[in-house]
This record gives sequence, structure tokens and C-alpha cells, in this order.
Amino acid sequence: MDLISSSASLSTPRFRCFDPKNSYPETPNHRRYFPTPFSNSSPRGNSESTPDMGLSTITEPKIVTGDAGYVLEDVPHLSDYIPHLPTYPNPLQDNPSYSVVKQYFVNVDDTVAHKIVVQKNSPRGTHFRRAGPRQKVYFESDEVHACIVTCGGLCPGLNTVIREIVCGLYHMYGVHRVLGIEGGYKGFYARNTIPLTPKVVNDIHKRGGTILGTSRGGHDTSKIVDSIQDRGINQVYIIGGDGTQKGASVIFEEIRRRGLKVAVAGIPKTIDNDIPVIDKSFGFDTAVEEAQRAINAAHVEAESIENGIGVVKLMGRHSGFIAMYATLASRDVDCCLIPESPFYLEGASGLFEYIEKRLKENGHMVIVVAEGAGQENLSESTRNINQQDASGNKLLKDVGLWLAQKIKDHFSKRQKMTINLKYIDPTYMIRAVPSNASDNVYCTLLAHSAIHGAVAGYTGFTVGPVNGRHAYIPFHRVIEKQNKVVITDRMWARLLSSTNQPSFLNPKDVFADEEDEDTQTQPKDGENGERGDHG
Ligand SMILES: Nc1ncnc2c1ncn2[C@@H]1O[C@H](COP(=O)(O)OP(=O)(O)OP(=O)(O)O)[C@@H](O)[C@H]1O
Ligand SMILES: O=P(O)(O)OC[C@H]1O[C@](O)(CO)[C@@H](O)[C@@H]1O
Ligand SMILES: [Mg+2]
Repeated sequence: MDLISSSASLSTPRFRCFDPKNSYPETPNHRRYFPTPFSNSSPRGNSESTPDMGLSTITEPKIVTGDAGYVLEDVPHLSDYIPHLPTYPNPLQDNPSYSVVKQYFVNVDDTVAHKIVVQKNSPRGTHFRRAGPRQKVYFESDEVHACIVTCGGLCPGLNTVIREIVCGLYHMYGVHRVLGIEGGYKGFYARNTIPLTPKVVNDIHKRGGTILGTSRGGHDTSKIVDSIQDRGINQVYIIGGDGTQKGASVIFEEIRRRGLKVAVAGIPKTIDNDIPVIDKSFGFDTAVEEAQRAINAAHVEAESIENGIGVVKLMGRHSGFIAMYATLASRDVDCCLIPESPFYLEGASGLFEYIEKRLKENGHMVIVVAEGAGQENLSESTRNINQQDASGNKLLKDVGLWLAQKIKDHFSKRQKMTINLKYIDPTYMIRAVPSNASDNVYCTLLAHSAIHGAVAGYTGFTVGPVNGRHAYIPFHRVIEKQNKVVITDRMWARLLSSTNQPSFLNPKDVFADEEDEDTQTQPKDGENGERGDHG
């Protein structure tokens, strides 16, 4: 029996109080899991508690299984822990723009498949709850008091997401009280707030950065939730990367522990594109486009002089997506170095040998290096002082400068070959720009999906496209690991074939990696389409 078409519904209850025993079907094929009971019922957190520590027990994943290996990894709902919540008709049904749309409301049983490449006998696999407006909502318009916070590094599109949350709440749901939290998580308890209206945010999407400011570190769960409670905030929109989503997850747990009617929605922001499950992060396309300008400059410089070498360093701490896509887009790049693919300089099939070959063949070359590439080489040659930023992220050594110097040193020893190397570091330029047109549209959809989820009572979720369809993804799925370029995937093979660079791998290493399932954040053979590999 197909779970979706079965009479037993996956939906949260409507027009009645929540009874967890009835919320999910229970048949031999339909197992059900419920949130763990609250660890205590204290209405306030203990502000003496250690900052940045999870104060609450972790909610168990909500997993529903169906026929033929169907699995729904569902997100929490306010009614999971607050009984007797009233529901209201969605005001969109009377909105002139939306009411004309046929089937505007998402069917409560709609789910989105995580993997869409399947074989005849494959199980149906993991699904996520489809994002979008619901017929019934759990907040009245004048009851909503929302807030928005941006955390972590900058990314093109932050202002667009802020704008669209404010305008979406205002125009779709008649919400007039939205607060901007200044300066990231610590702003909840240490900074001012800014009232946000459609007028205030009207043209902010044309600017880079975030009008709210951002920060790293300073996540004090208890103080943040105290502030949310004291201000009477009941919808929290949190925009940020993997660290931010971890922070959002513990905020959600604490809110649930206190039994507050507060929806927590995460909007994934990462210029490195390192958040798993979602197709792609906003701002990524803009960053790749902006990187073309640096690569073009490096190419022009390199081809204008004898044995010219252009080296461009791009962002990407642990994931080389920007470098890989910028390289593939440009076609002027002869070598792309990313954190996922270790490389070496000396000897047969090493980088120096390849540079010499390329210069002899072509007279110039361009190298793109992601900031996290080759850190193991740098550690060997420089003292490793394990420095961290305020959020605990390891500070990387400058691979661009190191590489440029190594290449210069190598060729200066070789009398017969004088090289001219130009090093370009556009690191912050690619993330400080406003988002491009397609990212702007994407940001709008993310903001709308987050709003629809929160007003419908869903909480503890990150929103994002999964195979092109927006879905609500439980926090644990996006914070458990980072998305990385899979160098045994066809996308990396395409890159190798476009640059003709050495793979720096011997087959033994490849097979050893393939055996280690944990290193594979993407399926092999490019089958997931997650990062645009539909080949
Ligand atoms: N495990 C965690 N628990 C609670 N809060 C966290 C955790 N990790 C990070 N944070 C908080 O999240 C915020 C942002 O984290 P971080 O600086 O790592 O950036 P990010 O969100 O990963 O974005 P990006 O890395 O893309 O710039 C910081 O305020 C940090 O204190
Ligand atoms: O210098 P900051 O602002 O801490 O950010 C640098 C880091 O942020 C990122 O852009 C991720 O947001 C990384 O690529 C980079 O290492
Ligand atoms: Mg991060």
C-alpha cells in the first residue's frame, strides 16, 4: 500500500488537540517515533549554565516508514509538545494574488524524495516533508512576532533573504511585527534590535553583506532563549551556515524544553556550499560568477608575458565547490586544487612537472586553489599553531601565498626557465557582492518556504531545495556532516578532463577512500544530482 494514498495521513492534526498516538499511522510497515519527554518543565533556562552547551535533551528524529522502503524523516511540529493548539484558515486563501492559483496549498502528505536516481528494485528511500503553504495555520496574523538573525561569514543574498522574509510575512500573512537582531547570535542579548518593515528593507537586496550585521562565536543558548521569551518572539528565522544551524538546533531544543510556542526556522547560508542534503546554497552561483573576474584577470596577465603563471585563491575551507565550478565555467584554468584532493609538488606527476609541461606547450597557465587545499603540505613546512576563530573553526594557513612562493622558488633554481607569476586573492570580493538575478529568485523561494513552514507550526527545520523541490529538513540532517566534492564522482572527472591536470592520486588511494563510507557525502558516480551532476 502506498503510504501517501493511504487513508492514514502523515499530516499534523487539524481542528483538534494533538494526540501523538493518533498522529501517525501504525501498521507493521508504519513505525512511529515521538519526541522524548521534556527533560524538565522549568519555564526559564538557567542563565548560569555554560554557554554554547546543549541545555536540553535532544529530540529523537521523527521517522515514519511506509511501503517499499519508504522513509519520511519528518521535522518537529509545535503540536508535538504543546497540546490543544488552535488552528486558523490560511489568510492566503483570500489573497488576490494567490487565491487564483489552482491547488495553491501543499497537500499535507506531500514529501520530497532525497534520491531520485533509482533502479527497478531499489527501496523508495528517504523523503522530506514538502515545503509550502498549508490550508491551516497555527498563528493568527496579529499574534506573530518574528525575528531574523544572520550569523557566520558573509554570502551574496543575505539581504535578499531578510527582505523576502519581511515582505513575505507582511504581504502573505499580514504580519507587521518583525525584529532584526543585530550582530549575529550574540546580538540577542548584547545588541539592539531593528524593527523591520517592507519600507525599511525595500532595496536592501541591491547591497552586499547583511543590514543586520553578523558575527562568529557568542552563542549562549540560555541567554538567547531568555531574550526570545522576554521579547515575546514566536517565530525565529535564523540565516547561517553549518555552525549557525547547529546553534539553531540547540535553540530549538531549549525552546521545546521550555514548552514555548516559538517556531524556529533555519535558512542555510554557505558560500562554500558545504551544507548537505540541499541542492545548492544561495549565493553560490553569484560567488562562482564573481570568481570569473579574478580568473579572467589572471589569464590576461599570464598570457601577456612569457611563461606567465596566474594563481587565484578562492574560498572553500573544507569543500572545493567554488574552485571546481569556477574552473569548469572558465575553461581558462589549467589546474584546480581543492581540499578534497591532496596534491604534491615534486617528482613524477607532481605539480611542478605539470607546470613545466604546460608552459612548454602553451607559454602560460592559470592555477585555481581553494583556501583549504594542501593544508597538509603547509603543516609539514610551517609550524602548525592550531588557531581558531571565535566559533571554533580552525584558521587555515594561506595556501595561495605558500604555493606562489614554492613555484617561484622551484623555477628560480632552474636557470633555463624564467617564470612570471601573478598571485590574485579575491577571497572577500566574491562574497561581499550583491546576489545575482537567479540567486535573488532562489532567496525569495527560501524565505517563502521558511515562512510557510513556521506559520504552519513546523519548527526545528532547515529549508532548502532537494532535487529542485523545497523541503523541510530536520536540523540533525544538515549538521551531521559537511558536503564535499567527491573526487570519484563524474563532476570531478569532468574537471580533470577539462584541465588535463594530473589527478595526484594512485588508484590504491581511490579504492581505499571508496571503502570508507563516511568520507562519501555524495553518492558515487554523480547519481544524486545534488550539486548539479545530472550526467
Ligand atoms: N556547535 C554549536 N553550537 C551552538 N552554536 C554554534 C555551534 N557552532 C557554531 N555556533 C554558532 O553559530 C554561529 C556561526 O557559526 P560559524 O562562525 O561557524 O559560521 P557558519 O554558520 O558555519 O557560517 P560560515 O562557516 O558559512 O561562515 C556562531 O555565532 C557560533 O557561535
Ligand atoms: O574571515 P572570516 O569572515 O572569518 O571568514 C572566512 C571564512 O568564511 C567562509 O567564507 C565561509 O563563510 C570561508 O570560506 C572562509 O574561510
Ligand atoms: Mg561554517
